[in-house]
Amino acid sequence: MAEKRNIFLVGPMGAGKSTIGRHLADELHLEFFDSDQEIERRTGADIAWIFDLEGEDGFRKREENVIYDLTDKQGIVLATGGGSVMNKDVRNRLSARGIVVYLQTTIDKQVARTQRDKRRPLLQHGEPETVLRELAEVRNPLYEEVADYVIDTDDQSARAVANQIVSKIDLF
Ligand SMILES: Nc1ncnc2c1ncn2[C@@H]1O[C@H](COP(=O)(O)OP(=O)(O)O)[C@@H](O)[C@H]1O
Ligand SMILES: O=C(O)C1=C[C@@H](OP(=O)(O)O)[C@@H](O)[C@H](O)C1
Ligand SMILES: [Mg+2]
Repeated sequence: MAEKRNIFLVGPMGAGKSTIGRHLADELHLEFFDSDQEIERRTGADIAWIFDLEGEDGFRKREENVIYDLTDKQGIVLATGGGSVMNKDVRNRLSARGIVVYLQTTIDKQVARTQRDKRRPLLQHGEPETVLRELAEVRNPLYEEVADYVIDTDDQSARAVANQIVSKIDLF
């Protein structure tokens, strides 16, 4: 029986990974997972609380464990958190276990799409635009390194992006 392929979404906060991932899973009749949601399900605590109590390092350890577990599955769409690619083992794991799609979007859109949602600890201190630019400097090369496909999400709806991914990727 041929292994059912996985699709992993990477990209910055506000690129649409969690939203587009769910649409994509529906379109392809695959199971959807979101690493943040899985961490919260397993811990019974929200991301902000984990950052507060265990620091970013504690969060990253949980994120790595969850991604390792979820990427053992077959036939899933996984929306990762924006910082997951900073871990080389995670990048290698994603590359080995599925198709990686980098959802690319401008800083302006990242700011606009995250400003109402206060659940991202890294954006609660300092100017979000400045923080997102600094993160992009470090992370964009890592998104590009791990990506099999790069999709721009600036000027199309989440559903339209999901449809574009379906039409573009070679799943089998
Ligand atoms: N292509 C898009 N166009 C407009 N808004 C979007 C798009 N993709 C996602 N959004 C909105 O942006 C916000 C952040 O999306 P989310 O999926 O949480 O991004 P991420 O998981 O990459 O941080 C949500 O309110 C979502 O509805
Ligand atoms: O970029 C980051 O370091 C983070 C992104 C978030 O996920 P989204 O990219 O889905 O917002 C979440 O994992 C946490 O707040 C840290
Ligand atoms: Mg998300």
